[in-house]
Amino acid sequence: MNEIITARGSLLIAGVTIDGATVDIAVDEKGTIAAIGKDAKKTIDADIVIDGSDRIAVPGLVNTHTHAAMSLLRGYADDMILQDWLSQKIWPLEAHLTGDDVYAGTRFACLEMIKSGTVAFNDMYFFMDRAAAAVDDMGMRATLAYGFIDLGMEEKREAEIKATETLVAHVRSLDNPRIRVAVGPHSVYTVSPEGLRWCAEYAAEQEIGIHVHLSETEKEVVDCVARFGKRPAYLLDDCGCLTPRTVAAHCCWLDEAECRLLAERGVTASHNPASNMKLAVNRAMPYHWLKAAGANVSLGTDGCSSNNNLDLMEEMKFAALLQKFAWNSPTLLPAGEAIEMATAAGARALGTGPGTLTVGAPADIVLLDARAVCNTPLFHADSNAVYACNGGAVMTVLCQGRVLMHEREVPGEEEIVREAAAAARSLVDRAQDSS
Ligand SMILES: O=c1[nH]cnc2c1ncn2[C@@H]1O[C@H](CO)[C@@H](O)[C@H]1O
Ligand SMILES: [Zn+2]
Repeated sequence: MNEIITARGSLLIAGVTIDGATVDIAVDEKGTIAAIGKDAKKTIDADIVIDGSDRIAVPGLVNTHTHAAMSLLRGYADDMILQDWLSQKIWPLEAHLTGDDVYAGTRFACLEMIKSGTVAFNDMYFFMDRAAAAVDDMGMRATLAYGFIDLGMEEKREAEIKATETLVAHVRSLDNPRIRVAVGPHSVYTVSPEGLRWCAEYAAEQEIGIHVHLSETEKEVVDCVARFGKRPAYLLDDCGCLTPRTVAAHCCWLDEAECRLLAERGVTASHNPASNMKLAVNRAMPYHWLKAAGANVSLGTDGCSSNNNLDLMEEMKFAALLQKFAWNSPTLLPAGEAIEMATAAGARALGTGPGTLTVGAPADIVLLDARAVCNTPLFHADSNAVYACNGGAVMTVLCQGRVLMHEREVPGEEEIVREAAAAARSLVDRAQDSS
């Protein structure tokens, strides 16, 4: 194994390119960026030196909406509409999930995210104590939410409340600054207003985030108006779920007033363009309205069975292209903004730092291959990163100053892949046996 991966201590990335300039980046032993510039090497006596020549440094990417362990369901059910996909394929299979599956699937998802430059993610799923163990093992950052679904049933609500409280207590007991917890009311169509209200109150009391799906399909909006007499964002707001600690995934069918409401409440809207196109939700997030209103807009992949990968580099391209196409505007969401969505906006949403390469920021750093085909010629690094490259251009990944991948080597990769394949096989077998 490359010794840079196993070494611990202060670190220097020597002669790396940032915004076209060649600089050194010094990282102290706490994992904070101590200096950037030509003289940065003088500020520390580095234990580890990474050669930054032929490398472009960018901030670590932040995936603000996923269901990581769904990596086990990659390719299990494709080419369906959302409601059928969930109710006929995904939920019946998820009924057989075990904690061991979620551990294997989340570790596998972390591997894929690291290999494509992601250092932090916002997750909503089940058996999240096991997801926490996987995140800890892999050295990433994550905000973990138990997917709260009560389907309007009081008994189920009590169970979901218990599961949420148990996870919050568990994550607090880990006392790991890289791992945070949030409350995860799944959506307005799977959680009753009583459930949503409990989630909002509990999140406020615990001072933790809220992770929710919002306005993914037109049906969600139409049904919500029919049942509750208001559109989904207003229902969430009435229940107290729209806060500066809230990440709302999708936001495809928001109207202009709802966009303003999200901005006023300080909500982050997570764009998930690949999932939206694959499930044909038939409307792109109105990014221009959210942006005009001043909302924080971040980027996510959604789960691996509606994407079907966790490559946020690739997702930047989907975002930039989908917005242009859907709103008939070639100037909408330029490359620089797509990178902001995938870095600073995500970091703001999850509270993991500024999401920039600046002194005092956590050393969440990605090194891209400047000699890769996709980076040649190198007129505009942002343009290449968004439009030409994908996660394959990521060579080295640091999270809080710790090297999670170097020269594309991640410790334990083969075993992680083998275990995920076995877990996926066994899950599907168990589901078939019972049907
Ligand atoms: O695009 C989506 N829309 C709605 N639900 C989804 C989507 N992707 C995954 N899940 C479902 O959300 C729950 C998370 O706890 C899981 O049941 C997962 O299958
Ligand atoms: Zn989702």
